[in-house]
Amino acid sequence: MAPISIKRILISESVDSCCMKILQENGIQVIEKPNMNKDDLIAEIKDYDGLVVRSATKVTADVINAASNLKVIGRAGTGVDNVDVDASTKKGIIVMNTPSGNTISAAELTYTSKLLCMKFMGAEMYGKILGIVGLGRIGKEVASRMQSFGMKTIGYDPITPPEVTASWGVEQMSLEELWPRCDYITVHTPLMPSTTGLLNDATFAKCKKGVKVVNCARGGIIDEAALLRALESGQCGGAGLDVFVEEPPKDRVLVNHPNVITCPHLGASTKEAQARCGQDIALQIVDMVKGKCLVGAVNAQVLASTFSPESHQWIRLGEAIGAVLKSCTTSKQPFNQVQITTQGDSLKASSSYMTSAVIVGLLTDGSKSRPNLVNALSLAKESGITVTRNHSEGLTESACVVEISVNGSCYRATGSVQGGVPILLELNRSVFRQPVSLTGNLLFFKAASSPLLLSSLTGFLAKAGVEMESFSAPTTCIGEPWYCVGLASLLGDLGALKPLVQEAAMLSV
Ligand SMILES: NC(=O)c1ccc[n+]([C@@H]2O[C@H](COP(=O)([O-])OP(=O)(O)OC[C@H]3O[C@@H](n4cnc5c(N)ncnc54)[C@H](O)[C@@H]3O)[C@@H](O)[C@H]2O)c1
Ligand SMILES: O=C(O)[C@H](O)COP(=O)(O)O
Repeated sequence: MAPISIKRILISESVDSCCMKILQENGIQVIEKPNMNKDDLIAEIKDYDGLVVRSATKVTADVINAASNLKVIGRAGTGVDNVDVDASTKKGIIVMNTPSGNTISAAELTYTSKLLCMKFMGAEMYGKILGIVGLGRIGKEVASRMQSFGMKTIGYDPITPPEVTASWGVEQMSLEELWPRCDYITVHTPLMPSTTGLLNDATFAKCKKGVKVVNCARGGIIDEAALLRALESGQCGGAGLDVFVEEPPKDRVLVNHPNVITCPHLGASTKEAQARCGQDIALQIVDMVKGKCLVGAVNAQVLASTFSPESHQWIRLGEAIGAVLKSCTTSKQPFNQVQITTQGDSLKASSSYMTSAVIVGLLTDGSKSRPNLVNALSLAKESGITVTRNHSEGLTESACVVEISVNGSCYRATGSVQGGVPILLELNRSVFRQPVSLTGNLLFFKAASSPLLLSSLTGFLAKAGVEMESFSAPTTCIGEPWYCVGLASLLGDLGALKPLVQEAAMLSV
């Protein structure tokens, strides 16, 4: 990955002071401005390369679109539901979190809430059945703690395999089987369409009468209106809530309910959790800036395999091939299909970033959208471009072949990296005798082969006052041959070449 330059970071919430310290020690200027409203944040954000938040800052599409320099949003905590990750990805901004920093604190608050719920009913926990919906980091920690009180733990998670949860003493089953068996239910999922209202009128009705519920995950996983109805009818015997749909909740009816214990979203508010999250997010940003590794990214997974020095040259190659093909088809209609094929064992695991790199080269046009490896595929999709990629097994030479289709016509280029330099081996079926070094100012042109071509071109360039640095002719070709000339500077008027060539394109890479 090319180093990401982060000079200024805004911390918009109360994040442990170690975060600022670590960032500053690594040469990053940090400004703390807590309690900004949305308009303040929109006005402020344009001056920063990075933003560090907890859950209170709403990083909406408006904020992201106002952020002309932003490259990273660091969430010092777990949930990224306060960040518009799709809008960030489209803008090419990396979003990262620190998902394990506050796990223990959230688990401790969860079992405290359960213990307090017990008091309403004056019952023991020993021998009771706890249903855990969401068996990730926190769900697991809650299970082991509640087992120590003698509770039987059952659960449901669509991703964590039953054999894994069985090893932590949690028997998995469908939600339909789970609801009627539980004395207590605790939810530990992210908030997303499939988990919104998981506990609702219909599912409360399937539960044991008097079931007690805990939500220390996200407001809305337990439908608040349904919870109130269940509490009123006695179907739900008590609730422990750390989170609400609206925070702080303006509607106080649940907060004031005699059978509800509430906290104002305190699950991560311990000294230990804050120190871990603050340190983790700062170190993750520093490692990314230093080009060491990318940890905690919730988008931009493509970057994870771009930290080796070799990958940098291949990324440069992909971007350059994309730029060459784009230049050589500018006179035609916009392309709508791109196929990227990598070959050679060394590129086996690289087709994902090579694909994004080629798209960056194809889409870069100096406009505001600024393609990068993070947003390339979503920008291509938005532009109606179908991208396919594959890897050819069995070929030893590493290379990247790109084909683009424009109204049924196909343009293609093949490149590789030799001696650390990206090179073009072939363009539109013209295989170059001397591979073209993809650096500097390049003039590509298609012309009928003629013994006079080189001298005419030399004369033309001399007249234009532009020095020729290299000349690559094809050794074999199908159709009219393509040539490439390295130039000391770009030509002022490409149109003047018309008498000599059929098609021409110029670019700097
Ligand atoms: N109250 C707080 O202060 C606090 C602190 C930390 C985390 N949290 C929240 O707690 C939640 C859990 O955090 P985590 O670190 O354990 O996350 P995690 O990603 O480790 O675990 C979430 C689990 O939910 C599962 N899941 C997804 N969809 C599901 C569905 N439809 N039904 C059942 N399970 C489903 C996932 O497979 C995953 O195993 C998150 O919402 C997080 O934001 C709250
Ligand atoms: O998802 C989380 O990490 C928790 O909800 C904690 O949020 P906070 O950092 O705003 O306390």
